[in-house]
Amino acid sequence: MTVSNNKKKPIIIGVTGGSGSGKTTVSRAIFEQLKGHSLLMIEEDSYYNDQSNVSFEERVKTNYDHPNAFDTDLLVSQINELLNWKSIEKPIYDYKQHTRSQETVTVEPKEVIILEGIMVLNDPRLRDLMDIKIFVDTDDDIRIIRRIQRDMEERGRSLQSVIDQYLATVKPMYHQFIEPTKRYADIIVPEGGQNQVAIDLLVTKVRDILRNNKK
Ligand SMILES: Nc1ncnc2c1ncn2[C@@H]1O[C@H](COP(=O)(O)OP(=O)(O)O)[C@@H](O)[C@H]1O
Ligand SMILES: Nc1ccn([C@@H]2O[C@H](COP(=O)(O)O)[C@@H](O)[C@H]2O)c(=O)n1
Repeated sequence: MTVSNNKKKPIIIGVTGGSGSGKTTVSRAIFEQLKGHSLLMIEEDSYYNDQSNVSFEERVKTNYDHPNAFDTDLLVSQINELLNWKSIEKPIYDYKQHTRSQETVTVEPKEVIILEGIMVLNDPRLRDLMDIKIFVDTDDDIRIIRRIQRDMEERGRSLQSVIDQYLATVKPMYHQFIEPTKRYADIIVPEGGQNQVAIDLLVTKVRDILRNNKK
């Protein structure tokens, strides 16, 4: 497919899985191995709804594992802009404040776009834009252990708040909205970032598409 200015359509790789499954680790591994190509990584988390007009006490209660927590319309429209080789103003998300920052970051279009997040295979508009769809599959017990460590170290959470949130929303929403999207995946990667064979296969496939795009 070609786009308006005769350049080839950028390749979109969607990477999903539960929280703590290793989506970011897999995406970074693909990114590292493709260095030298023109690459870009977009985190769906940047598109959590702006809640600056909601009190902090209310923001804490938001269900962040429901599709409605995201501004998917904005994500779809910005991915389309990138596909048309236009730059975007990507939102910046603050997990400690549970809302977007006032600032945005300018992101230039690239040949390969890795789109990573818990709901990226949930919306058909996003799925339809993807060339490769990946589901990172990691057991619930491993994911909650990783999440406790990460949320306490990086996202300013207490152990009790991580456990409460996990039981109230993260786990049930995973089984309702995320795990079912496995059926849309081209590739299911068990154990995420340590699965070097899967990452090598994915990188080979992306190189293949890039080579064919140049013909
Ligand atoms: N295969 C793995 N083995 C051990 N730790 C891992 C593995 N993959 C990811 N991690 C760690 O688990 C945590 C969550 O991984 P991350 O890639 O951020 O998951 P996600 O983006 O799906 O939430 C990170 O601290 C990461 O370093
Ligand atoms: N204010 C917020 C926003 C999101 N979360 C949690 O983040 C998870 C998604 O990010 P991963 O990197 O883990 O995929 C999701 O499960 C939300 O519960 C949050 O806790 N607070």
